[in-house]
Amino acid sequence: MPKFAVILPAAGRSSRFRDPHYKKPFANLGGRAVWLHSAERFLNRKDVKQVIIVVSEEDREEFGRKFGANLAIMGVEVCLGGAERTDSIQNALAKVNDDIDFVAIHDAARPCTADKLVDQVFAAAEQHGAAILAVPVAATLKRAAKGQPTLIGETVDRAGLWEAQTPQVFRRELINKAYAARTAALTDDAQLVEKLGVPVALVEGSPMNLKITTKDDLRLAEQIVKVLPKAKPEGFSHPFAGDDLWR
Ligand SMILES: Nc1ccn([C@@H]2O[C@H](COP(=O)(O)OP(=O)(O)OP(=O)(O)O)[C@@H](O)[C@H]2O)c(=O)n1
Ligand SMILES: C[C@](O)(CO)[C@H](O)COP(=O)(O)O
Repeated sequence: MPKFAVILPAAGRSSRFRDPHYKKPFANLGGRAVWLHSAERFLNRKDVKQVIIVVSEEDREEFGRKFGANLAIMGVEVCLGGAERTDSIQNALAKVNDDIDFVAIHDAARPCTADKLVDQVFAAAEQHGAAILAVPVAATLKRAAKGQPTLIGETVDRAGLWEAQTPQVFRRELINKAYAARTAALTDDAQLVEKLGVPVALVEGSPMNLKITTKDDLRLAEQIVKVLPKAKPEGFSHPFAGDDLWR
């Protein structure tokens, strides 16, 4: 069975979440922190041999204080993030064990990923070497006019357009090669592999696999987790430390 490592980037500034007290990976979602839901989608899997969560320097102490015991029980490693998402991923890649075959990178802010989607994107990565979850664009897309952000400049043809999600899954050597060639901060990891000229498979995800960016997304996620089958790891439960996690 191929061995997978999972990297959970949770070191962003959550600026669009607009909460003065805590960042979105640590928000209360149905009684547990968002990042815990995201981690639990992988902790029960027999093919996942390593899980690394990436937190910012400013969050590290509080995170360790609140979750240190549980991280130890779950065997989740903690890595320090960087200024950009790609910096955070690069730091975590350096901690991936040598016997790992594939690396799955999954936003800690995506807590509602169904197990079957993880199965499908993992299988696609095994087949193609690189695969991501994504959803076909269903809406009509408009690009704002230059210098006039609230006026339509053009309608963008949505044919063939997909909205990328995570997990984004790559053969370990491939993602390491892509990051070694990195020259800029990019918003997802597949772009780096695309730049190598390596095809990346698109696996249809779900709008329910949403990324929590704003408070409205958290409200939607609260409804989704009610219907999402639990993937709780054995012998682990972490009562949410109230909504004062980061107060
Ligand atoms: N330097 C960064 C930036 C982002 N992330 C993580 O990457 C995921 C997706 O990023 P995004 O949704 O943009 O999170 P933020 O950067 O925190 O959001 P914002 O742009 O609103 O500040 C999140 O889990 C975030 O914590 C990270 O680990 N390190
Ligand atoms: C990786 C990602 O979730 C795919 O859509 C997205 O690019 C993350 O972007 P963000 O600006 O860091 O949220």
